[in-house]
Amino acid sequence: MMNNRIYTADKPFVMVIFGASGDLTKRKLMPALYSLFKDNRLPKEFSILGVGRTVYSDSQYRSYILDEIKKFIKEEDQNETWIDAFISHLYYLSIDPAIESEYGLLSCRLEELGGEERPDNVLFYLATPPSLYGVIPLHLKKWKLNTKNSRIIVEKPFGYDLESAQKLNKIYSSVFEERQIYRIDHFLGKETAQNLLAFRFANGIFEPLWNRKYIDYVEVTAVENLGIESRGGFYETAGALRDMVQNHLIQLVALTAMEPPAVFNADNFRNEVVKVYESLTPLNEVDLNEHIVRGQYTASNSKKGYREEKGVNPESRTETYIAMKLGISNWRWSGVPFYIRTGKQMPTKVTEIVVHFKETPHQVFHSADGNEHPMANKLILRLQPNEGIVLKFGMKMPGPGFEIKQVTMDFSYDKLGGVPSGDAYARLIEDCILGDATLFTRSDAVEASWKFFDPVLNYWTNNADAPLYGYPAGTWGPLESEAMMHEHGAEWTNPCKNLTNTDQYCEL
Ligand SMILES: NC(=O)C1=CN([C@@H]2O[C@H](COP(=O)(O)OP(=O)(O)OC[C@H]3O[C@@H](n4cnc5c(N)ncnc54)[C@H](OP(=O)(O)O)[C@@H]3O)[C@@H](O)[C@H]2O)C=CC1
Ligand SMILES: O=C1O[C@H](COP(=O)(O)O)[C@@H](O)[C@H](O)[C@H]1O
Repeated sequence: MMNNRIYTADKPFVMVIFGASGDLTKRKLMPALYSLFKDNRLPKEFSILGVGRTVYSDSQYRSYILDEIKKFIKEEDQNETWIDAFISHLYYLSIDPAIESEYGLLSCRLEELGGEERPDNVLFYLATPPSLYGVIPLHLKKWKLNTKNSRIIVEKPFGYDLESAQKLNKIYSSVFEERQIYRIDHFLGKETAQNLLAFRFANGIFEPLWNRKYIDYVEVTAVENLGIESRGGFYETAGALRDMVQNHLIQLVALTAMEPPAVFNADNFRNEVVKVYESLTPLNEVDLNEHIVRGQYTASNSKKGYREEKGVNPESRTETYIAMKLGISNWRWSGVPFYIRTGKQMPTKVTEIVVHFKETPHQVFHSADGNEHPMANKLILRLQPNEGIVLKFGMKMPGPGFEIKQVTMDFSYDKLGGVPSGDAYARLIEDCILGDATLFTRSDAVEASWKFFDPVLNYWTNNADAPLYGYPAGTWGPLESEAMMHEHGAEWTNPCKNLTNTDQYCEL
């Protein structure tokens, strides 16, 4: 990966964060920057300039971040001296980023931070509501802040649908070259997502099995045990499809399904991702009706229902859960279903990919657990928590006869010293500082993904009565998502086995 990096850590560097008073900045960006600083992985000379409408002086902003950062960095990483040293690199400028004329102040502030002249090695991070994503780059251009070595990181969601994503891409390409644009998808920054590539492409033994001949179906799950917390306003305009599926989940499908790139660099890797998106089998009427299940959490025990959350319409039909069956029309994957699901307020937080291998063509043994056949092999790639890889296979039970029991062989990241404490944001910000765009989404990938999912959004818009199933907060989602799998003789790996009261599930 090092050869993909084009900037050195010696050049003075300024990072400008738009939306610096917001949730993402305090919870993710500042802790990530602190962790890079503490590990000596930031350029020697650097400044971080927060920008927002909230009025702070530099010192007020420093004390605000000082208070907040301590809540979000791990205890073992808290070190007063380092934190104080980090905070001394922070500055703040109070402007409204929506107003072009105010960028003159930004230009002056950058000049001040650069010493004699305006610095060129500048990274703009857009941590604002998405409504500003199309506005800020144009204002930067007006004030000639889009210099040759500047870069811009844009948060997700990049667009609201295909048309808006295309418009945004046009705006960005009128201001920056593609090499300067970093569309962030923090799932790709996760160590364990990257490990999926290592697992597949650094080992010879799995590749021959990694195709339609041996794989029966694949599950991709990214569920959470929290609700939408304070993000009601945002979530109402997004829903699970835009918040998780169009970006994170499809990215995991791509990592699982892609061909090995000839060389691991930004162009080759991202070419292979786009090929997967372009091979997704377009959804037809049957898929839209039967292979997509959307749900919304309802109040249960002490947990609020989605419609009771702050900032949410009490009659909202926004989905907080979605399960889908996807197909990939290419030689490797034709006929292999990919089942994906995500949801808020599930029983646990887990992100994992389960690859189900086909059964042996002829069974000569019986399963010890009463099944007619021993169960098929499964490979579980666990991205979080308990990061690791588990292979399930049949072994003979000790004693007489030939009863087969499924056993596991597992690797845990702990054995390699655990997943590094710097999280996905640290990894991605560092890559951007050094000019490596490999783990960021390219314009054609964003558009290819929206192109695939647009029919779902249109279908929901045009069919107001398309089912939206309620599921009690703290459960595994609508039962219909199980039924969808049964068509293939399959079931979700973490099914709601212990559910006794199915009356709680109803159509909304
Ligand atoms: N929070 C998270 O965990 C995640 C967030 N994201 C994305 O990151 C971006 C930022 O998220 P988050 O920090 O939660 O957002 P916030 O709602 O906290 O907004 C960030 C800041 O933007 C400024 N802002 C808000 N509305 C406007 C407006 N109308 N005009 C100008 N400035 C405005 C506010 O600062 P001020 O009032 O000072 O101008 C606010 O503090 C979003 O696009 C979100 O989708 C992505 C993944 C996770
Ligand atoms: O981007 C998002 O991701 C988080 C889940 O990310 P994770 O790294 O904690 O698994 C999700 O909660 C949020 O709604 C979404 O915007």
